Amino acid sequence: MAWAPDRPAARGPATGRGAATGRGEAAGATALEVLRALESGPRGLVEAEADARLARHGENVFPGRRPDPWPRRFARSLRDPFTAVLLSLGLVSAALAAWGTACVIAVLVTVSCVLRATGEHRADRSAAALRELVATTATVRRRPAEPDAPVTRELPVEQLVPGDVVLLAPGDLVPADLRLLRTTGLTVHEAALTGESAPVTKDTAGDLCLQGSSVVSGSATGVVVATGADTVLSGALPRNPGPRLPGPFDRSVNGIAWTLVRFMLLTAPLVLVASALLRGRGLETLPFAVAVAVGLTPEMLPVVVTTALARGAALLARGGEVIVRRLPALHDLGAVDVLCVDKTGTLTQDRPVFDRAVDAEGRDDPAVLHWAAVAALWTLHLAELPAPDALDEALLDADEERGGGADGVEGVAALPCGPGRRIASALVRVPGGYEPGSGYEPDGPEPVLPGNVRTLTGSRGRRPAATYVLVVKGAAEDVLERCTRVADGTGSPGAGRTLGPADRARLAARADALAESGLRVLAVAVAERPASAGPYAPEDERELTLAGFVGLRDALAPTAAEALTVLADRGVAVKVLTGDHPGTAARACRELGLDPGEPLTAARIDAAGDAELALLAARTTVFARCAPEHKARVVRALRTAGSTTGFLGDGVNDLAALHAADVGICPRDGVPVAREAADVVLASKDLTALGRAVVTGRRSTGHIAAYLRITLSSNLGNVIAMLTAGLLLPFLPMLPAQVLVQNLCFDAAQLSLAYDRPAATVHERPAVLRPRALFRFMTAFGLINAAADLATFAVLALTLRSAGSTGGQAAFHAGWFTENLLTQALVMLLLRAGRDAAERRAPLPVRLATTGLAVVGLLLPLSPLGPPLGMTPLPPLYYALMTVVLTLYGTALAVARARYAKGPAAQLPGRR
Ligand SMILES: Nc1ncnc2c1ncn2[C@@H]1O[C@H](COP(=O)(O)OP(=O)(O)OP(=O)(O)O)[C@@H](O)[C@H]1O
Repeated sequence: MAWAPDRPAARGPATGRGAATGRGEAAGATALEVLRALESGPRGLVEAEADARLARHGENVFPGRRPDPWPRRFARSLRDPFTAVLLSLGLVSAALAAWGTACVIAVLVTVSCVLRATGEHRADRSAAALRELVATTATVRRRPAEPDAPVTRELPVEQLVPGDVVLLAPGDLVPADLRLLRTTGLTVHEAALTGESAPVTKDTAGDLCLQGSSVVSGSATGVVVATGADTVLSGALPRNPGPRLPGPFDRSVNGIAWTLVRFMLLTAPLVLVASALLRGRGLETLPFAVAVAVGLTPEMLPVVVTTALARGAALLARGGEVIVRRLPALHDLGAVDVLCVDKTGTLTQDRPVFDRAVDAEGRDDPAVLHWAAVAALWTLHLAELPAPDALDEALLDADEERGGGADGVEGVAALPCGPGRRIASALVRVPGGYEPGSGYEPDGPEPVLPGNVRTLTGSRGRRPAATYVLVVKGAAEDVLERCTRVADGTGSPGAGRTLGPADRARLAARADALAESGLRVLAVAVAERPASAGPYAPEDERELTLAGFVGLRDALAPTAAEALTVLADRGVAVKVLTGDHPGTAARACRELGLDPGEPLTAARIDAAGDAELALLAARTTVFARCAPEHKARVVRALRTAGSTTGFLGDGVNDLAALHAADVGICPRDGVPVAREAADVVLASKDLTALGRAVVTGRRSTGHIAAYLRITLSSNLGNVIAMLTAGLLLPFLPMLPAQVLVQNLCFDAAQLSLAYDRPAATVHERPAVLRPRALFRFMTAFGLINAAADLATFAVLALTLRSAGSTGGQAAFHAGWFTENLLTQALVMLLLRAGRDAAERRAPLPVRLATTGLAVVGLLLPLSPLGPPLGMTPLPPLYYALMTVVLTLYGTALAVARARYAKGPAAQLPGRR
């Protein structure tokens, strides 16, 4: 990073901080050539010309961002593991000329692909609409008409065209490929393009700044040279898909899917071997073996997952509070058990108000505030920060109120704070010299001290020579380590003495005490510097004299305390990761009712290895003095320790942690690059909205878990029964067409589960789909279901024998079909979301769906569709005995369910 040397354009604001800073008028020859080639100029394009170029070049969107056409979507859904298995089973059936089974599978695959593609299309559309709500804008300079003065305004990035003049600031995403016209301390992050994680300096006009990079610090003006598909990043897209690390959602759902797929692939050979050994059958059993494997498939899983998540996200968006940018993140949000937040602007309002300024001895000293304000003013102007730092603003306001003012003091160079840099410096030129008789001679050995403030900033200096003063303010530790002297506080000019170890300890303790009283603390130091045109660098911030400290109060965010209570009630532990002083952070936590414990500072984080940090992080609440990489490391450590970790942050310094977290969350007014990195965007900084989003995430997970519980236990029961019947009976226990109708009816009915009411337990604990718990559940309830099926076989044997029926096959098929659909309806009602589902009345859609399922089960064999499907009506005795079986089955389900509910919550899939 280099100090920007003094430039005429940057000298403007002698009269106040609102004055224009004259960006962009200077441009190097190369830049000018580029501007000419693009038929543009430093004053920007004329609006009409920009519109014409937009029509010519098209919107500035990534080719990858365009939604896939429907056929491609359909083809993609064929790649789903369940569909792939079904398809291979279908091909095997077709090869063996088992056309019935092959047709059933073809219909199942088509229905599930159509449903999935439509569901995804709908979900994509709503996700795109949600993204639109947080659309990224770029700051452009354009002219309404040819003779008009340029106007700087925000424009959706899609509307940028080649030739547009764009202004960049910290936190901005570079919206298109730019040729830089001028820069001030610009560093950019190009990890998306080059994989290089360290920021790259771009301090030369004419440099290229590519779309996909983001501004870390400094500012710049550039002209757009390429947009949309023409950018370097777009060209690199196919080679650079940038896969995301699997999150909790991917791990859970993929884990479940692949276990089932393995199970299914094992089932078919198992059936073949069993029937060969037990009944001496050969390959003719294959269609049946395939049917058994198909019976296990939760083929609607992708549809249910997409519907449940998209519905949850739409509900949140409708409330206008939370925007979910990536659907699986909603599941992950419900699974979060640790939420890391930054302090400033999240728990506090980030509207600091000056409280006090003290000298090194702790006495009130307005001169310290004045120096801090001088540094703030010139950092604001020279660093060209479009959004002024809140601390600097507060210092200027306070100084103005107290009659301060920096008339006559001229800024020469400035180096602002940045991610990982906790000090800001300004080099100022004070016209005139020192008051005669002040006791201080500029040529003497003493540096400029705060006691000289009046002399330096007033207009009374009688000596013509200018004095250059470096003013540094920032985190107490960082400023103190750059100081060699301390003002002695007598106010006598030139006073100051060498800083000894005891002084350092005393001054650090003073800063700590101020911080622990709840103030944000900045140390202020000054030093005289020889007149030099630069270049200046951070290395020049040394051999300073400590002037004192300023303390600012930042009020707590109004809803923060309530939100922390809500999150704690929901089983989410909150941890604070801040760049601020540990004392200030701990005090804020205490005032919010959060026990800060022993804060962990960046130095301790650095000293700890990964394993140790995982242990430390799990038991620490406040992490202070964190640079961006510390925040990211803590988040990774928490994930290593087994927590599903969310991170809520709004600044450039939060970017790494947003990427590292399972779920990145950003308030809507966060910097664009943070918003773009976030999975979830909060429409306001109201943390209570997050509590509601967490519950919505858990509800969606609850719906998916309910589907899996119901479908898998029912399917497993059927598979066991089919196997048993297949080995005992001389005919197929169910015909392919019957398998198809039954599956379709059950699948359709289960879509209603997305409309189920949440269980009360949704509010209590993080919810995550846990394959192991799910398979335990599936085994227990699948066995109960199989018992009901086997009881039905007994009932059928009894009924058919007593009725003297000879058309055994069709009656058997009808009897099992009816029982299957009735037990499925029962399972849906009794194994719905939550532990106490049995006691709660199902909502209308679920009641309608289960009634429909039961009606089809009872009436289809009796209807004219019965015979073509291979079913005949059954004698009344069957229905009487079936009622007994169903009553016993329902009771067994309810009892087993209650036993599960009483056991540790960890046993229930979908709950932690
Ligand atoms: N304008 C400024 N001038 C001087 N020092 C500053 C300025 N802004 C911030 N600092 C110093 O840098 C430290 C870290 O700032 P940073 O922005 O990283 O975090 P923060 O705003 O304190 O906290 P959080 O991480 O919670 O947002 C501050 O505590 C302060 O000491």
